Amino acid sequence: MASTSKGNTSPAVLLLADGTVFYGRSCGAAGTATGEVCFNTSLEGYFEVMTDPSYAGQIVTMTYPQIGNYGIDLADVQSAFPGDGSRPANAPAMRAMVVRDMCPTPSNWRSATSVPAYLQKLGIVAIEGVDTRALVQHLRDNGAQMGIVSTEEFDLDELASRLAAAPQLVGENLVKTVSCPEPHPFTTADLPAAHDFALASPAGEGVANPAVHRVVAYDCGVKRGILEGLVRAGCEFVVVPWNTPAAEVLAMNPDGVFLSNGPGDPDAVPETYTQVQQLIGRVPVFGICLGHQMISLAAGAQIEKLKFGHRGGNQPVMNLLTRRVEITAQNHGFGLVFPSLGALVPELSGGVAEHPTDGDLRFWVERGIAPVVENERFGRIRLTHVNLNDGTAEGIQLLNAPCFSVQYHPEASPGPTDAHYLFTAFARLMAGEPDYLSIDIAADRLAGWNFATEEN
Ligand SMILES: NC(=O)CC[C@H](N)C(=O)O
Repeated sequence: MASTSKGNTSPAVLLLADGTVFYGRSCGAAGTATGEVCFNTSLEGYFEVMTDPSYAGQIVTMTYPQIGNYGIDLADVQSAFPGDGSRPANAPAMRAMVVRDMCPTPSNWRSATSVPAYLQKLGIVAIEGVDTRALVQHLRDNGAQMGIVSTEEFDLDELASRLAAAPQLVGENLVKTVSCPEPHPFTTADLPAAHDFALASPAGEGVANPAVHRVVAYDCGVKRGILEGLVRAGCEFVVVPWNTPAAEVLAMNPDGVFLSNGPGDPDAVPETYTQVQQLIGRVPVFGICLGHQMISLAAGAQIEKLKFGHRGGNQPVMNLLTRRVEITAQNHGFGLVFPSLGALVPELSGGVAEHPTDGDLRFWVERGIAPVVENERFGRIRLTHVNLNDGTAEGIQLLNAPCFSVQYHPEASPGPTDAHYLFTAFARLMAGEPDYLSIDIAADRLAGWNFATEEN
């Protein structure tokens, strides 16, 4: 085992379900953890990744080789979890972390603690010294799979049997483990201190526009960055638990409903998407990531498990309405099977009557068409966004109801800010503007929706 200048020689092991094994050193809490092994390619923002509740049930591998060098500022935390008996407020939901090289001695004026100290305090297992390039190539070639990380058990047969007995990610409802237990507000008062996020806004106050839209947000594990982005776009929230009945939400008479991101298999949370079925058409609805999957499932569509998912900060997406390419932050392992939404409407799909058979939606990108299908439940639905790396569906818009959704993360947190215009789009949808989604990104920025941090 390689020695380390950090003086930490406590061993750790990562075993994958297919028997592949990686040895390294412990760089978090002592213990053993199981979960789906996934990887994130962001070059920065490891703390936001660690605290994104959508990683519940997963072991997160960071491909960027050095993690922890700028420490942790708790103002960057992404979990909005209020805390309960099992987990403290805002704690990470990921099961474990895998890195090449962990820095125990951060240097940054914002930093309050180091990543290893934080992980130890919260009881999260982590392993460093792993050849993360080899691990990621293995996952890329063989697909996502379960794994087990341990700092205390090194018998591979024993680890394999514990892994075999662990709950699988597919089929498990992880949303209920990260959603808030009670409704609570989220307003401008909940924004982080101005020194952390110097904002330019049309209000010119450096904070946010005044709240003009009252929104109910389904919390399936919502990221703070999303709530903050929407507050800055003029929303104030009542955040409600994942399984709140639609009737209760409608009784609050909101201007819009937001469906959050969240962990795990979307098919395992019918309690949420059956409520969404009753909301669409009655109130403007916007969904992000799991929220997009909830709208898709509410429409009766099929969701597929991607081979290894999209997690990182440089995923190119085309908005088919504007033909602008956005570089986006993503974190998902499941995706909408677009043809399962319904048959194409040829007169609104460039005369094309059959879905492309290879499943590659770059077919529409190449033709400059945003195709429309006829959905049995909600009427016409348009494909608005396509991932240019693999041609998967990443945004839809209902044409007979005020509702749209994207599979990726406009709040970034971490990542590029190209897709921030989608927060403006939701505000425009609630204001009744028909072309709410056809926003010129550059013009939107010039109008003042610049969420850049001081560092930019
Ligand atoms: N970030 C998310 O909301 C993730 C959605 C879902 N759990 C997936 O992996 O696809």
